[in-house]
Amino acid sequence: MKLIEYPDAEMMMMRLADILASALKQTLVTHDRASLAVPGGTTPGPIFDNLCSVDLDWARVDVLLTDERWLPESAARSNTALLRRRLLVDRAAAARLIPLYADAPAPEDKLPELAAGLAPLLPLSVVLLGMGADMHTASLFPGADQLELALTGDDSLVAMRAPGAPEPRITLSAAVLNAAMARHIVIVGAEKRAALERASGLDPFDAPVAAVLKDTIVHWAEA
Ligand SMILES: O=C1O[C@H](COP(=O)(O)O)[C@@H](O)[C@H](O)[C@H]1O
Repeated sequence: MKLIEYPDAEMMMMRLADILASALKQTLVTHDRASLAVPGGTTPGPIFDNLCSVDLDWARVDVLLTDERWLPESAARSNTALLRRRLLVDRAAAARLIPLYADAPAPEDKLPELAAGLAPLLPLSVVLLGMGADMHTASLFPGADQLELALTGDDSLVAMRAPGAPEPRITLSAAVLNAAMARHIVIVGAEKRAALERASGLDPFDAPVAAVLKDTIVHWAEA
């Protein structure tokens, strides 16, 4: 893993938008389409605000989440709703959203359908991940019921329930995240920096982010 420190979070979010846009443009030189997987949660909104207005051929870009909370888009915690509000607007409105949620009581009900939508995109071009202070990334949570499958299995998508997550989740597996052509993690604040440094010496079953650190660029700024 390589860590880049920024003087402030605003600058980091702008720079990350540039980095993601450049990687997508580069992919589109040699491929018909490019894919971008992004986190939900509270951190990435300002990156989306910068990225959505970038001049690139968004009609050839597939956008998806690294993980989703099993909630309808009308819910405040829906990561898809965040994407629609802050990334899939302006020029980026031309991108195609690959859903990680469909209307059904549980993620297991829709896993095959959602995995079929994801399959043509693999390997992903660019992945941006977030991380919680508990060292979860995507929805690979410590103590989650399907963590072993998500860390060691071949499935692209895994349904997940975890003590640290208030609702069921669906997540890209470590196999999919690690196969991506480029991988970045964005974190803000001293607590997450300390957690990340701790995680790099731990087993992924205790610190799931450790499963995706190889060849990953971590971007960090003070809160
Ligand atoms: O629940 C989630 O949490 C992580 C971290 O979120 P943050 O609010 O601490 O930035 C996020 O990366 C993930 O995509 C999301 O579903």
